[in-house]
Amino acid sequence: MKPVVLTCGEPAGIGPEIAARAWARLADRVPMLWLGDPRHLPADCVHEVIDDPAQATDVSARALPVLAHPFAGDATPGTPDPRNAQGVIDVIARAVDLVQQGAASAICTAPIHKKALKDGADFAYPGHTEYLAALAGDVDVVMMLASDALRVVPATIHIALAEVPHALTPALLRRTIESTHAGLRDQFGVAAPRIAIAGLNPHAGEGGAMGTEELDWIGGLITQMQAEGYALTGPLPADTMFHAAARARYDAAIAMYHDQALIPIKTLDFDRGVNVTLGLPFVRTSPDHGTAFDIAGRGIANPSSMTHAIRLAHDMATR
Ligand SMILES: NC(=O)c1ccc[n+]([C@@H]2O[C@H](COP(=O)([O-])OP(=O)(O)OC[C@H]3O[C@@H](n4cnc5c(N)ncnc54)[C@H](O)[C@@H]3O)[C@@H](O)[C@H]2O)c1
Ligand SMILES: N[C@H](C(=O)O)[C@H](O)COP(=O)(O)O
Repeated sequence: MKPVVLTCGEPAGIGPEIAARAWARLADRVPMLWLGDPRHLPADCVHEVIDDPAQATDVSARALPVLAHPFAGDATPGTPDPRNAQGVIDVIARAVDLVQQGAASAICTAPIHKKALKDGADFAYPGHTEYLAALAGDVDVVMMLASDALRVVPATIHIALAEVPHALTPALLRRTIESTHAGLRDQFGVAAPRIAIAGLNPHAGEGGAMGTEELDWIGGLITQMQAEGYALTGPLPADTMFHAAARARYDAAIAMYHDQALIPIKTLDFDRGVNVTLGLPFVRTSPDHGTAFDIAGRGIANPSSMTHAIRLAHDMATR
């Protein structure tokens, strides 16, 4: 069985420590390998440097297999070293190569610090999602945050709130609905996906009194796609579509912007939420949190989301 490749993420963040602890929880079930500089792992991490990904499955049961990727700088918890920025980026690209060569089954990315990559290496992308889409050949992707409690997809992600109304177009929302529907069916085994769609404005525009996008085009697109066979509801007032009874009526929710999606899932299930990129030609997951510089290196970071992300990557890749 091929290993899940874990990218090291920002070495100054909690990525290395949660990877080490996630391995300890999964060693008997999920083969994995960690791609990074072994110097950045916690001192107590039981690990073994390998020189071929093929060795990972055997080693993974007794130690965290490490495929070394030397970095220029050490890892000072909470303080990213600009000399490491390019290495963080290169590790992501190398992980994609491994999965596309068939040497790994899936990718689970540890958190990156977007500003550190921009400052240190002029990283041209707002996050993993956009970078991975480019590496995969500029494919259309959506970012889903998934847990047992909720699956939610923001139609727009890493852009300023002021840019959202302009970025939201019928073509984008259609693509997001189509990708979410396909992902639920093909990656999550939902035979007849039900998708709830949030309005953009408060109270979904209140009949046009608080914005008109819902009347101008969102409602019409939903009606059109319902006629094409999609099981959609909306546009719904976002503040009443995430409580338990509302969530029981759909398999995934589509929100209009980043925080409209991520606040409910990180509130409901921060420790088990998993970031899944749908639309890539390979499986990629990530924990639902970031680099947590404020607690990095103290051994108190919760490895639960990372653990769920690795397990989901393995389960999706071996479905
Ligand atoms: N997938 C990713 O690469 C990813 C995801 C989210 C944020 N980020 C990036 O991380 C950086 C910091 O982002 P942020 O401060 O908004 O969010 P964050 O998730 O890093 O931290 C927010 C708060 O949650 C706490 N926290 C986060 N993960 C935790 C864990 N596993 N256990 C215990 N506490 C935890 C932190 O200590 C902090 O107080 C930013 O550059 C952001 O873009 C990256
Ligand atoms: N938007 C996600 C979150 O807040 O959890 C996170 O930044 C994911 O971004 P990536 O594209 O780097 O996975």
